[in-house]
Amino acid sequence: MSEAKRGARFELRGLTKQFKEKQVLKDINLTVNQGEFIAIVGRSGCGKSTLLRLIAGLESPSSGGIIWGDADGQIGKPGEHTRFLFQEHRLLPWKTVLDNVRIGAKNDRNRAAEVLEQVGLADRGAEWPSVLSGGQKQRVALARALASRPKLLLLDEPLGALDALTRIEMQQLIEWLWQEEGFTVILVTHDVSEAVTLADRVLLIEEGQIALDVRIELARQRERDNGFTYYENLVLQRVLGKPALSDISAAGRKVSYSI
Ligand SMILES: Nc1ncnc2c1ncn2[C@@H]1O[C@H](COP(=O)(O)OP(=O)(O)OP(=O)(O)O)[C@@H](O)[C@H]1O
Repeated sequence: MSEAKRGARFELRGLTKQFKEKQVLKDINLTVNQGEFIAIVGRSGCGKSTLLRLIAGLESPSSGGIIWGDADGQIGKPGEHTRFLFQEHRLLPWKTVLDNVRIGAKNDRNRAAEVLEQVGLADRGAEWPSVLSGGQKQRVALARALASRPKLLLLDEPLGALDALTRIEMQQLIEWLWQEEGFTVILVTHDVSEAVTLADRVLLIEEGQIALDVRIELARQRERDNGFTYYENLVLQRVLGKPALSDISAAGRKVSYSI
């Protein structure tokens, strides 16, 4: 890790969000520890993105709040140390790859080049985003997000549009960068396998509340073995109300489950 424990620590206290008469999140209480990797799963429309937007300060809670603090005491507004990555890369097409990353690096060319190297695209800086593959564009977006050394990375289905192999490569890259840099991650995903692969804790949101908060006690880098299946089933049983299927692919690997 480049600096000791840089991740954000924060507490959600009685967080509630209502859009007109619709109550989306009800009394959410959660402590997120420094450098923790948390995955949030749940059915479409259960409020996952709303929760991320509240944490990022892009929405205001109807009631309750967030208490920010790390080992050094309180830290500032979430926007100063938080970066978002979405399913769409949101790169500027009229800027080169390096210049896109420079935006995140507060114009520091050396830092932009450094983080571009970390995502394996050191030799592509002079090119336009349009000539890159979908996975490469998402790597650039990740580099831009990490260029300012955020304490908190919010990932809203960032791998949802990628093919299966590119997705696995991106998962490995995110895990490696997280281990190297020590930032805290909140990942929203529909893919329970992805959540169990990457997260220290998997949270399931149902009816506006945290219905499940499971600590994944598996060594990294995780294999899809019996232990992995146990956690996957734990989450899926709660969502589906019955044991998950036990499909085994031709290669003997469990298939990926989405909700
Ligand atoms: N700005 C808004 N105004 C009114 N309703 C909203 C607004 N933002 C979200 N909602 C509603 O809040 C609920 C939760 O939306 P949210 O996008 O957080 O769900 P989600 O779990 O992220 O869904 P998905 O998995 O489909 O992305 C939905 O019913 C949505 O229509």
